[in-house]
Amino acid sequence: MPQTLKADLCVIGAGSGGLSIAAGAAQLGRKVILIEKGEMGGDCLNTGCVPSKALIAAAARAHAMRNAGKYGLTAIDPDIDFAAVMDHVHAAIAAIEPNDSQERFEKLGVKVLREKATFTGPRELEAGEYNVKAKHFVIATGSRPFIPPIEGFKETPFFTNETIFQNKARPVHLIIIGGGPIGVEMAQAHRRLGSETTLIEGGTILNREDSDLTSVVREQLLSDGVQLLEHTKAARAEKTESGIRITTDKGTVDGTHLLIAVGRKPVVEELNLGPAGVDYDERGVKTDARLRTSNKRIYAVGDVTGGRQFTHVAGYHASVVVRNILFKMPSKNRENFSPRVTYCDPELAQVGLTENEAREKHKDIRIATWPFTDNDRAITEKDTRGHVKIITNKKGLILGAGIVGKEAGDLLAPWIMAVTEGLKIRAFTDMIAPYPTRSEAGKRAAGAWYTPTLFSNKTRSLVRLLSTFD
Ligand SMILES: Cc1cc2nc3c(=O)[nH]c(=O)nc-3n(C[C@H](O)[C@H](O)[C@H](O)COP(=O)(O)OP(=O)(O)OC[C@H]3O[C@@H](n4cnc5c(N)ncnc54)[C@H](O)[C@@H]3O)c2cc1C
Ligand SMILES: NC(=O)c1ccc[n+]([C@@H]2O[C@H](COP(=O)([O-])OP(=O)(O)OC[C@H]3O[C@@H](n4cnc5c(N)ncnc54)[C@H](O)[C@@H]3O)[C@@H](O)[C@H]2O)c1
Repeated sequence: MPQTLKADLCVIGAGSGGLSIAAGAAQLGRKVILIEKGEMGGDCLNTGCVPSKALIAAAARAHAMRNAGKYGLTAIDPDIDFAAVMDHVHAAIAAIEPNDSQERFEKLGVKVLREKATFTGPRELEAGEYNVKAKHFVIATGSRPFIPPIEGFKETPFFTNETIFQNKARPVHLIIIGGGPIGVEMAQAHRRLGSETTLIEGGTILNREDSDLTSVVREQLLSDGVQLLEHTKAARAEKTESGIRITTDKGTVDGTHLLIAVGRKPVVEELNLGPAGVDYDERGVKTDARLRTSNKRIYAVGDVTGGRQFTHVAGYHASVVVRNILFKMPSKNRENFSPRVTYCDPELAQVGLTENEAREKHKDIRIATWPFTDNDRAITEKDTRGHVKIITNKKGLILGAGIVGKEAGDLLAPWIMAVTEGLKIRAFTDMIAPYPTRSEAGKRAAGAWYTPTLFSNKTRSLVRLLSTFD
């Protein structure tokens, strides 16, 4: 006989989205049940952001050692103990883990069930031996790698993000299918850690981004020695005596290992959403602007909604849901203001509209850029790759910003604020940026926006007129 548990809020999935909601609601005194069938922390902690960024950190050190010569230091090709690198990756996970742990959530007063949740009705579900009834539910079950129906995949061994961070032996030649953020980050990291790497991409790498930004990344990948096959579609996979063979529309590629990174699919199958009255399709659970599903007592957040698939978006969704359910404030999802960063080197960061998107949506836009070749900090660091690019309407309202360059993700912060708060470019010309920092490039881009008007004939005439008062 199942035991019945009652709660104000039942959250399914203890990843970035679910954890944020559970923590918030419990600290606000609500009775919360959190159900997780796998690891606490979800994709980001265990198989996504954290391990990938830790691997990238090790790869960056190897790259710096090989390229130390330009600073007058002895360049060395480091010995790479791949298993030790993976130990470092798992140490990073272990260091962050307590924050997402069952113990921490129980201390906050959350009842944590390590079970698979399956709806049995519009207001109840089953989780192991429990029958859970709640006033509200939140589906935060995330996404998993999409495996395309390519001939031979079933018989060919391959990694996905769920398995690659368990790999302790350096791949001799890693073939990666998919040139999105996962493919690009992993291709560069593995290459710098000593693997041969071939990246196969059906279109162009990082195709959501403007081409002037991605071309800087492409140049670095090629210089790292990543074999980049763009406009090339993987059509067949097979296991050979020496490893893996991928047949594309342009020929064959032989390697020893394979990583598939061609996008994600929502985790919905096991939820039994039919009896719950929750609509979904292959993109994910359908939600309205307040993140309510077709059953108004059930919300959905994070990757499972099929929107922007980032940890910070899942966290942001959580705040929207907390406002709606707990504060009864009709709060809308504005995830189109959310930034994204690909943590390759150089990083590529974007917020708001790209130039391509802005040209589609607005009649008259203006673009202002500033290159890191003209930034003193970048020059002192001998790393002048990339530029800052600001997209505005004709009145100077900031519609978007893209940065490619060292630490672009961190440099994006003021531009995220600008897009979110609806600031005009003027705000950045008034700002005093510390010297010498890369943030000056943003201010200089803002200054460049005014250059055509500042040095126009009209302004020159005005200055000439004013000089008569000298
Ligand atoms: C390799 C990689 C690198 C990434 N890097 C970044 C990055 O640098 N920055 C960034 O912002 N984003 C990054 N992401 C994306 C980020 O990991 C996701 O957007 C984020 O984890 C989504 O959080 P979520 O809460 O929606 O889902 P998840 O974190 O996937 O959590 C969902 C949880 O629900 C559980 N679950 C599913 N079904 C059930 C069920 N029926 N019952 C109980 N539990 C269930 C799952 O076990 C899982 O733990 C990366 C992703 C990958 C794959
Ligand atoms: N830094 C970050 O924030 C970060 C890092 C990794 C992942 N993520 C998240 O995870 C999501 C998934 O990333 P992803 O890289 O798996 O997917 P993606 O959808 O971003 O990119 C997949 C790529 O695979 C290509 N592709 C598909 N089928 C192909 C085929 N048969 N042959 C060759 N190429 C093919 C597509 O053209 C596409 O460019 C991202 O969209 C992002 O939201 C974020």
